Formats: sequence, C-alpha cells, structure tokens
Amino acid sequence: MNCFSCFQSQKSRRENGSPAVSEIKKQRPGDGNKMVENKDVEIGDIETQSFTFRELAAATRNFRQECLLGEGGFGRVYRGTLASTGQVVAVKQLDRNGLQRNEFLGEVLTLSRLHHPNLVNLIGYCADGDQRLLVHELMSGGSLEDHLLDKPAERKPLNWFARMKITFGTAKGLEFLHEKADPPAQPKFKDPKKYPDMADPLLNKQFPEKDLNQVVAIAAMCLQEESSARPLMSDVVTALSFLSTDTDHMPQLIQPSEEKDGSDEDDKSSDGCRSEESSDDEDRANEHDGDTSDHRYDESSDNEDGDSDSRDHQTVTGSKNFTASSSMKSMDESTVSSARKNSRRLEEFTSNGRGSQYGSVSSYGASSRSSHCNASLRHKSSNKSKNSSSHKSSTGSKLEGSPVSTSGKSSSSSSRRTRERNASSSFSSSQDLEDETGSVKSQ
Ligand SMILES: Nc1ncnc2c1ncn2[C@@H]1O[C@H](COP(=O)(O)OP(=O)(O)OP(=O)(O)O)[C@@H](O)[C@H]1O
Repeated sequence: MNCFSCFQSQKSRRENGSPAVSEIKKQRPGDGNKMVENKDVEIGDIETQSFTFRELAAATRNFRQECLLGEGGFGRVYRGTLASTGQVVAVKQLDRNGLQRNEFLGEVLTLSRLHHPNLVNLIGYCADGDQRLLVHELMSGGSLEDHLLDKPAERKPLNWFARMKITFGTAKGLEFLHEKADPPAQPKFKDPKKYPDMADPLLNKQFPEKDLNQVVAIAAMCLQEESSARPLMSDVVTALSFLSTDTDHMPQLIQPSEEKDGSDEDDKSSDGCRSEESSDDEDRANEHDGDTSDHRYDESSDNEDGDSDSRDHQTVTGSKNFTASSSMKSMDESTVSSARKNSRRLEEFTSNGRGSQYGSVSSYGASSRSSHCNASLRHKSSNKSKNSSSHKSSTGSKLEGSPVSTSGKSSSSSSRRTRERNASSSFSSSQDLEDETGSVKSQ
C-alpha cells in the first residue's frame, strides 16, 4: 500500500489548520467507489477546468525533469505554474495506455465533485487526443512519504503531535469520502474481485489471484480487532510457507509415486523419515474427518469441489518421472501438507467473505480440522461469534487500511475502547501494544 500524501496545500492549511489528503487521486473507476457512469459523462457536466495539452506543457516547462515531483503507479506528477492565473499546481500525467476517454472523464467528473479541506482539490484536466492529465492543487509541503521515508538527514523527523494532526486530517478526509461523499467510497475489502486492484501496479497483475485472496485473508485475520481472535503466528507461518513456494516447483514437493502406492511410504517424508509433526497433523485430520487417508486426503479435498488449483492438481497428478531436487526434498513435507490445509481454509474464508466477510471468520474456525492451532482458532472464533456484529464493524474499519472508525454507523456495537483505539493512531497506542503482548504470551 502506498502512503497517502498528507501534506496540506497552503489553501487548506489556511482554512483548516490540519493536513490535506490526496486520497482522491487514489480513486479510479472500479476502485470501489461507484463512479459516475461513464456512458453518461458529458463534458458540460464537468465542473472543473479543461486544459489543452499545450497549456499544461507550458505550465510544466514541457514536463521538464526539474519539475518532476514524483511518480506513482499511474504516472508522473510535475510541478507547474498556470499561465492564466499564476497558480502553482501539480500536474499528473497518466500513463498513455491508461484510461479510455470516457472512463477518464467519468473519473474527472467524480473527482471534481469532491470538495473537502482535507482532500487535495482537482483544479482541472486535459483529455486532448490520447493525453490524460489531472491538475491538482499543489501540496507544497511534499508528501507524507517524503517526510517519513525519504527524509533528508538534515530535516528533523515529524514530532508526535504533527503525526497525530496528520492522522486526524487523514481520518477526516476518509470520513468524508466514506460517509458524506455522494456516492460514498466503498471499502475495497468488501469485494474480493477488487483485491487485484489493490496490489502494487508494478506487478502488472502477474500473480495468482487465488493466492492474493489468501494473503488478504491472512492479513484480515491478523487485523481482527480483538487480539484473541487473531490467528497464531504458527498458522500464519504455515499458510505463508505455502504461498511463498514457487508454483513451478510444487510438483517436486510431494512425490506422486509415493502418494499413489498407498504403502507405508506415504507416511514418510522425502528423506524417508516421518516427522512427528506430520504424524500429528494427519491424526488430527483423521480425527476431525473420519478419513483414514494420508496426505492425499488434503490434496483431493482441496480439489473435491471442482475448484481445482492447478498447483494442487499438479502436485497430485504430476508426472511420475520428475526428479525431486535435493533442496526441495529438504522441505518439511508436513509443512507443505499443513499449509495446503490452511490454504484451503483461507480460500473458504475469502470466498465465504463476499458480503459477510467477517462473519465467515467463525465459519473459518468451524471448518478447521487439523492442527492444534486451528483448534485454538475454533475456540476463539466461537467466542468471537457471540459478538459478531461488533466484530464486523470494528474490523471493517481496520481492514480499510486506515484508522478510521465507521463508528457513526456501528456505534451500537463498537465499544468505547474500540472507538478510542480507532480514533488514535492505528498501531502505536499502549493498549494495542498490550494486546499484542498478551496475544503473543497466550500463544
Ligand atoms: N498534489 C500534489 N502536490 C505535490 N506533490 C504531489 C501531488 N500529488 C502527487 N505528488 C507527488 O507525486 C508522487 C506521486 O504521486 P501519485 O499520486 O502519482 O502516486 P502515489 O500516491 O505516490 O502512489 P499511487 O498513485 O501509485 O498509489 C507523490 O508521492 C508525491 O510526491
């Protein structure tokens, strides 16, 4: 996730005394906000200035390198001075292969209607030919990222109070977008189909969508409001061990010849030794499912509903001719097996999650079937389900990646402590630290 650019423009500083947020530049058609229907966009509806490309080229001195303010996932941003008014602005030149004209105008229309002291104002746009540019008011103080991460050694770090002011301003901007803007912003986490839009654009969507869903599920579980409902790190490690395994090498992890013959070989890891962990794992799986099969159980159950993961499929049915590399052999087979189970549960978590993502935390626990970690999750989840409405709202706000509480809508279910926590910095409160510590201890 990228930082918000939180430094106010001179205008907003004068008006509000708190930082501006360039959240609006994050909103793109399909990003979660119900954008204005593109087909309905008429240039006349757009209440912001239209610039020619020539005007913006002149403003930025032909997009000179010295005028470059920064670069984001969608293009470069230049400092410019508008000849007509002398106003200093930020000109964002979107990548050429970006939005279609109508799509772009839909975005411009939406952005032009958002006015809030903590949001960077859209001043105008340019849609000449295939050019797509947005002109924003300039955040003269630079971005929050500049101040936090790219700070020159000689510049003093932001003090605590400044950070709280920025957080407060950010929250107000987000509050406006989520609760007052028309149409209101929708958290992307509500719809798994939107997850790919949140990944780093530099990845160019080159990742398995299913794995991304699972990463989101892991993050969602880790971010649950109550520390007791968060997964054990061992669960997280196991799940990640699966996700971090190169798909191309997966067929090498479990030798199909060992799996198919149903002999004692099945119970051995690739070095011929059956690990204790592996044994426990299987016993637990059998205990919960009444299934006497071995690792194959997991592979087949992963695929049994027809939603086959090519990786799993390959692992089960992969060529018998492959030669396991020694490095892959050394990987603990039980870890892989256990990771697959977790992967499956994570998948259930995300797929159940449509619309009632947080409620499905309980079903995640209820469907747990193997490790002691998951037995623990089950226990936690059942506690949790007693308070599921509170969970939904408070977690929902955290999942949006901001400390913004949706307490206006969920105050009946949010505890005072939750609201206080959400209103303060998301990670640094002593209460959070206590919770974290408690959580680690209880493990
Ligand atoms: N209105 C502005 N005023 C001053 N600098 C800006 C402004 N908008 C953007 N910048 C600078 O340009 C950089 C790139 O901004 P941009 O909005 O394109 O991407 P981002 O917010 O960093 O990330 P992304 O858009 O990929 O999520 C910012 O990091 C910031 O340094």
